[in-house]
Amino acid sequence: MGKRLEDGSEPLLKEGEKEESTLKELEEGMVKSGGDDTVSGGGKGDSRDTHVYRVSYRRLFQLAKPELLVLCFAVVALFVSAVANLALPTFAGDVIDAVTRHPDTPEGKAATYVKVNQKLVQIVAVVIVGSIATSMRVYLFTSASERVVARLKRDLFGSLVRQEVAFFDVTRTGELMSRLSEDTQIIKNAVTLNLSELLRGISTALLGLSYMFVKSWRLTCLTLVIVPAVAIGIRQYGKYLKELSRKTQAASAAAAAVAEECIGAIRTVRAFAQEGSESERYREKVEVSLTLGLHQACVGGLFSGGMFAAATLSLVAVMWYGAHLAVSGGMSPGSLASFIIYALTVGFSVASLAGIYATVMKALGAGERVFHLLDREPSMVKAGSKRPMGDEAGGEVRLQKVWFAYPSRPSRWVLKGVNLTLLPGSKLALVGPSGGGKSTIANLVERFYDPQTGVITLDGCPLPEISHDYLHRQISIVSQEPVLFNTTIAENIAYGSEPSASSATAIQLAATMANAHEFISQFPEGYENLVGERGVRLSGGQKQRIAIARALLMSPRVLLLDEATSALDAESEYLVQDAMDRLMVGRTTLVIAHRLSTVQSAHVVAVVDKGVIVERGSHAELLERNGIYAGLVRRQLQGGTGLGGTAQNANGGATLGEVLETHSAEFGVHCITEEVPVNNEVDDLS
Ligand SMILES: Nc1ncnc2c1ncn2[C@@H]1O[C@H](COP(=O)(O)OP(=O)(O)OP(=O)(O)O)[C@@H](O)[C@H]1O
Repeated sequence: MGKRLEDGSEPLLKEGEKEESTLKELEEGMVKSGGDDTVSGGGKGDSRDTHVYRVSYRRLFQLAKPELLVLCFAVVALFVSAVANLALPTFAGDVIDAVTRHPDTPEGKAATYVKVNQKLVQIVAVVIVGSIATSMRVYLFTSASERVVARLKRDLFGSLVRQEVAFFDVTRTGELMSRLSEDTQIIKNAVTLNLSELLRGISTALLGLSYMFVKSWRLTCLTLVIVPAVAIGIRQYGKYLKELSRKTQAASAAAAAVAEECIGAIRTVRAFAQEGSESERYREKVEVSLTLGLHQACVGGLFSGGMFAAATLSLVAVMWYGAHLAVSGGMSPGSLASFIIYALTVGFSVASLAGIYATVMKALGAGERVFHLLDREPSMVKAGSKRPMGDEAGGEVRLQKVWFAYPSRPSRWVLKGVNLTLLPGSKLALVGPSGGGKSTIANLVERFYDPQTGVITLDGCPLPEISHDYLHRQISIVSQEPVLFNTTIAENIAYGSEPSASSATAIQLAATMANAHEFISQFPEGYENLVGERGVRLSGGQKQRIAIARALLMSPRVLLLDEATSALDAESEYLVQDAMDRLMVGRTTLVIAHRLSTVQSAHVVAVVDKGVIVERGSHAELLERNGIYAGLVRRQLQGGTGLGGTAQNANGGATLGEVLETHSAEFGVHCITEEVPVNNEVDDLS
């Protein structure tokens, strides 16, 4: 049996006897020639992001399925308006025939006036019906398209926020914003408004053609001679546009990403006077989409000109042959006039169909990107439904043989066979050089990522089996730079808590315990004060205390604390530390420690370097063992500060981690690899 800790509790470290050999096995089995930290095939790259995602027309138009009923009414309105519009040339032809072919007598003229008036009344009636139908058509299609885009945006956003954290490590925010705004807009236009135009164009063209056949089948055949050429032109143009649209949208997303990044970091940009170079970077990206846009404009212009020439030339042929027919008596002048109007109408409809086809092609390009995201399944194992902790105190966290590489850098192991156990209600402090893997351990316990091998359990249950909501109510993280939302202080404190647990009194109590009530009360609107984007209107210490109040209200069993390395003033640091101490009472706490006072009060201190726990034990035990940690503390003592002092005080502003890093050669930290016989220490403890 190993020792018990000084406070009488069981030691928190329960490393297996075989830690060293297991580590070696894993190293041998998983690490290839690329050096100690390289992984062969351990990570999950997102290969799906690289290939082109194909989308069919059907998939695009299925977006409008929930609006089917509205669209049916819209289609009826559309046919009514199309018929009304197409009836007009016939009436016009009748009027022309009436005035050109009447007997030249007073009775004949009177009869013609009556006939013309009757026709005009009919025309007005048709116009009224047509106008009402047109209004209905526009309203119904537009409202349906607004609903389609709103639903698409909601679904897309829902899919985005469900993606695993690693996805956001490799995807730029600006690009996602561009998908949400620009691409959805393009799709919206295609699926409903264009559907309206498409149906209108087709129905007008077909009805117009029928009228034309009735008037003269010979002239109609002549008109149709150009159709194959036009169809080929439209098809080629559509293909070109689809490809171009994909490129243009990608370029515009890249520009949006630069803008987002720069505006998000405007203080850094200002501090380094980089406004000019950032503008230049943005200009370059915009230039790419401009070039593509200009290409599109050029080809679009040529296409429109070609279409106009084809339509006009066919009309010239129609006029020539129509005049011949009218002169030879094969056709009345009125019929010829109506025929020409029909031919023009059909021509316009076909031209509009070409435009619609182009927009649909663009939408297919945009759809490829949107549906790719919409259909993307998070690569992490879906959370289960277990709720391991009952009402009784629990909160044991265990990491067993955890090997981990970030998916965005799958070739490099960040954690190499880490074993850690945090008993319920205990405090474990992680210390070590920067980049050693301390935050990574916290990220894994929070289940932002899953380890490639090994298992992390909460009260004996592997994290992936635990209900997502439950897990994140039991485990809270308070980071160095807490992120607040651009809303009121009260809402920020209540973020994530059950509405029933976040009454104004509960929020105030949590804020008081977090030493935040006083400064909040000094704001003009108190708890209703807005904090600004990412909490920009608050100081660092204030933000931390709001985050602590948030965690207090949440009342998790397990706390992950990342102590701030940034120097707060003495008063602020005292307030934050005091609030943190209160927050930790009775909870299992994993703290990434930067202060000596924190490590002193921890049940166990673990020194993490290059992904390995190189030393562990209580502060007192580690001092007694006279190893790396003891060397660090000795160094600090030589610096003239007592054990109660902070690392910052003792080392002229350096944090504990920095001290370790600075003196690591001296303490042998960097020389210590997985092969260090940590088992001896484990034996001592267990
Ligand atoms: N999201 C990420 N994607 C890829 N690599 C990462 C990511 N986050 C951290 N790393 C890498 O993982 C290693 C461990 O980082 P980690 O943040 O855990 O170190 P740390 O010990 O907490 O350092 P510090 O004390 O400076 O915060 C580093 O090499 C870092 O570059």
